[in-house]
Amino acid sequence: MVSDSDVLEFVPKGLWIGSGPVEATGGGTFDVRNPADGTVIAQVADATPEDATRALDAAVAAGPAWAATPSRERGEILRTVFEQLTARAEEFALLMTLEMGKALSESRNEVRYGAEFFRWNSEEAVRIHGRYLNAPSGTGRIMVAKQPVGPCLAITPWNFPLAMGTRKIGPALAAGCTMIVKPASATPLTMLALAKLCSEAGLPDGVLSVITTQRSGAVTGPLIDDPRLRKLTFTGSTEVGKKLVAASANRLLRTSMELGGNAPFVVFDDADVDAAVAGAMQAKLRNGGEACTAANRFYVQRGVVAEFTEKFVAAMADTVVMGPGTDAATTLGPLVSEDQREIVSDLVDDAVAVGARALIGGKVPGGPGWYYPATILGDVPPTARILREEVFGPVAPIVAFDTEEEGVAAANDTEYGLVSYVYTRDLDRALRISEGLESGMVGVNRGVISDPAAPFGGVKESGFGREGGTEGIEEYLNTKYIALT
Ligand SMILES: O=CCCC(=O)O
Repeated sequence: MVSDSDVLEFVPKGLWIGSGPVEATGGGTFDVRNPADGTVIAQVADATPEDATRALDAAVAAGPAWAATPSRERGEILRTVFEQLTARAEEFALLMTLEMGKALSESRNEVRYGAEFFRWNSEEAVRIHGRYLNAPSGTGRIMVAKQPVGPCLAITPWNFPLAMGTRKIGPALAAGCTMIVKPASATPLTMLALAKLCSEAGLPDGVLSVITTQRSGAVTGPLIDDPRLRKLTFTGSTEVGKKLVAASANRLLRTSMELGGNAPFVVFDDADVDAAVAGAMQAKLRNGGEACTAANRFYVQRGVVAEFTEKFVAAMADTVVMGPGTDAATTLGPLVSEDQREIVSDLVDDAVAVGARALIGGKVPGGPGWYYPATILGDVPPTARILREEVFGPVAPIVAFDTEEEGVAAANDTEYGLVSYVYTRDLDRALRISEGLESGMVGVNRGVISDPAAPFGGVKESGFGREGGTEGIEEYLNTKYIALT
C-alpha cells in the first residue's frame, strides 16, 4: 500500500535539467494543490526564461550522441521505462490523483495507457527505415533516409498528466530526438517523477528535461524563437494552439497540434440501445469528462431517444459515485480547479436558461473541493452554448434528430474535428457515416477509441499531426533524399 507522503517524496521538486533536479534561477517556486480540498501538496521550482535556455543547452549538447545511439539501445531504455512505470503503477496513479483529482481507477488506467507509449515506441525505434530505388528515368539511384528532427519542445496539459507527455516523449526519444517538456502548472509533479524514472532507467543526461513554470508564455517563447529548437508539439486548447502556431511561423518551426474537441455521439434507431448507453457512459465519464475525446453532444434518433435517455439517466444514477479520487469507491473525482468548475457550471446554466432540462445533476454541490456532478440535459435547443463550446466536464446534452442526413449534419456542425462516435447495427451505414464525419477518428459502436497503436489526432480546428500508431514517430523524423549515380 503506497502512502501520499512516500509518493510525494519520490518527486523531485526542482527543474529536471541535465542530471536534474536543479533550482530555478532566482529560487522561485509555486504551489501545487489537491483539487479534492484545495490544500497545498507540494511546491515546485518556477522556471524562468534563462532556465528554459539551460534546458535547451542540455538538449542540444546531448543530441548528437543520442541520435547516434543504436536504435536497439534507445528502444531498450524505453522498454525499461515501460517496465519501471508498470512496476510503480500504484505510485504514479496516486500521484496523478493527488495533483489532478481524478478517481484512482482512472489514474490506474492512465498509467497503463501512458506506459504503453514507451513499449510501443521501444518497438518502433528499430523499424525506422527509408528506401532505395533505381530512378525510373535511368539517371541514377534514389535513396530516402529518415533522420531525427533534433531538439523538441513539448507543452502538455493537466488532464492526463502522464499520458499526454509519454505519447510525445516515447516517439521523440525512439526517433533519436532530445526533448524538453513543459507540463501544465496545475499538474507538474507526474512529469518530474517521470524524468527521474527515465534517468534511473538509463536515459543519458540532457536527453529529457522538464521545466515547470507558472509563466508558460514567457518561458517557452524564447525557446520557440531559438534557432536550435527544431520542433514544437502541443496538446491543449485550440485558442492556445493557434497562438503557438503563429509564434512558430516566424521560424517555420515544425509543429504538431493536438487541440480541442467537441465530440458528437450519434445513436441511430437501429442501434443496440444498451450498448449505446454503456458506450455513452465511457465516452462521457472517462477521466471525469475532462478529455478532448469526451462525447459532448449526444444526437439520438427520434425512435430511440426516450429509451436511450431513460437508460442513460439510470446508469448515471446507479453507478456514479462522486468523491475524493483517493476513496476506493469513487468513480467521479473533483474537476481540476475552481475556474474549470465555473466554466462547466456556466455552460449548464446557459443551456437551462434557454430551455434545456437537467434530468440528473446540474447543480454545484456545497462543501470543499471542485466537484461537479454527472449531469444529463434533455431537450437542448440549438442555441445552447454547450453544443458549440468544449465542456470538459461530466455533462451530456441530448438532442433528438430525424433523418440520417440531419444527424450527420448536426455532428459536423462544429469547428472541431477530433473524434466522433456512432452507434448502429447496420454495417453499410456505419461505413457511410464514418466516411462522412468530419473528424480525425471515429468510434463505431465503441465509447473509447484511444490506443497507442493507433494514430490519434484531429482535423479542422482540432489540429494536425498524429500521436501513436506507425504515424506517431514520423512526427519526429525528417525525410532526406540522397541522389546517387
Ligand atoms: O484529452 C485528450 C487525449 C485523450 C486520449 O488520449 O484518450
